[in-house]
Amino acid sequence: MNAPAVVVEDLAVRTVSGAEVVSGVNLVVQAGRMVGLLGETGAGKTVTARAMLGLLPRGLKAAGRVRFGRGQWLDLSKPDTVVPLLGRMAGLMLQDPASAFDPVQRIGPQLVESVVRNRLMSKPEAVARAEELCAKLSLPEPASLFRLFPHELSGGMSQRVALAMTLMPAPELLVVDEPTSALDANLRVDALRLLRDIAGDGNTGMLLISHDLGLVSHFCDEIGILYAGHLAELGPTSTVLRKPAHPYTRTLVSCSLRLNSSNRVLLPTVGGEPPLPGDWPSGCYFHPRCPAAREKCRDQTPVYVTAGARGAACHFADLED
Ligand SMILES: Nc1ncnc2c1ncn2[C@@H]1O[C@H](COP(=O)(O)OP(=O)(O)OP(=O)(O)O)[C@@H](O)[C@H]1O
Repeated sequence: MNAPAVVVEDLAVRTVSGAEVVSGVNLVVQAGRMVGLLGETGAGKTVTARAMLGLLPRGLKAAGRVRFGRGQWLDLSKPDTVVPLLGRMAGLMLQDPASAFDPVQRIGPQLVESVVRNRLMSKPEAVARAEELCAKLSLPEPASLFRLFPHELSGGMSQRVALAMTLMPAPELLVVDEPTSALDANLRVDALRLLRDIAGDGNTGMLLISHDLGLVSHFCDEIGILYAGHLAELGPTSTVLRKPAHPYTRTLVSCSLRLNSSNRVLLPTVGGEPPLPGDWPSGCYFHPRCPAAREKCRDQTPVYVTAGARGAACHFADLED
């Protein structure tokens, strides 16, 4: 059996002044599976993903540990030990595909050179891998594609080439941060289908970061819901949607069919504002907005409890299927 693509334990992020931004995140992405990480703006999705990859911006510090594939456990408070694995063990796809390219270099060398320079493949192996990915991602013939400059690619093609570049070294884990928000609705769905197909090959695990409950529900095997830097709930998509264990998830799911003008199912607005780091409420962080809050929720922080493949942080979570 494949090792998990990634295991993250007790991931936490603080600002340098000590304010907690993310805490207690435990996550496993199996090879061949797609896990969606959902949450409102500021919930900590990007910070969580970047902390896993040792890529936090200045001003934030991580704790916890991570393991990619069959590799060693790495201490997230020492990002210098994680970063060298990027590319080979884990890839990151950002919102803007163009940011992946060197604007003055043709596509062919950009696809091939980094893996050769990092001694992951010989040049003929890298060219063969690039050709294989072009075919898999329905890109134009390598002979013509490789001669193009990044500005000559359309939006959809740019996305696919950026994906090919990230997949060149066959990473165990691909983290995709709002992959398609810059694209129109059809291209978004196309890009997610591609990611689904890549994950379906069974070699790569995907962590998809999104606001879009509809897309995540459609494409991901599991959903993790972040609220105020904490995992509110995590479990198999079908179970979480059918029987959400956390009141926050229940609220999201119950109004998830609200469509916006481009027919995207976005994370619906829950009444009130999410709290900010450094200003977390007492007890359960969701209690000021929770329709089911009781006295205990105001005073006591719920422990994240698990049952089988699911877990939730609510005093009254019912994790029975
Ligand atoms: N460099 C930084 N220094 C201090 N705080 C930061 C820094 N970067 C992010 N934060 C804070 O971390 C919190 C989580 O941010 P993050 O970008 O992870 O949210 P998100 O869930 O990805 O939101 P969005 O969906 O809007 O991208 C926010 O409150 C943000 O202000």
